[in-house]
Amino acid sequence: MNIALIAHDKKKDDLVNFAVAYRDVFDGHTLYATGTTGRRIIEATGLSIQCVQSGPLGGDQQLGALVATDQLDLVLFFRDPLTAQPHEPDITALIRLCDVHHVPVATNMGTAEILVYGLQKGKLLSKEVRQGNVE
Ligand SMILES: O=C(CO)COP(=O)(O)O
Repeated sequence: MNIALIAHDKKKDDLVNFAVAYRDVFDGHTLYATGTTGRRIIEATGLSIQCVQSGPLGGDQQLGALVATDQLDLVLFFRDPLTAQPHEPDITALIRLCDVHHVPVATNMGTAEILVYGLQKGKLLSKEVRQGNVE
């Protein structure tokens, strides 16, 4: 699966710790991240991550483009709901695209953990369901 990891500044420690805790799960997947988040996670885990731009410089939009072109299967986005972000429209757009394309998106650690448990369970059927390929 192709997974995106993103965290706002005040949530970066949480996502880094989460990535350390679930390192073995993430290791089996192709990882993308916004710039600063990705570099922090690489430093802490040694995982291989393709980093796009930092969020305020267009990283959310780059990940949104991957969602729109069916190149992301899961988005874990630890958002900070208590701090105004200069690129709020980009954040909204990314989450909207996840909904448009039925891509699972977690916006906090609690949901992210449930999705990671889902990942460990194996193949998700939602793509097949949408294509009418489930009996
Ligand atoms: O701002 C972000 C997401 O909206 C995250 O960007 P960074 O990982 O570069 O801090």
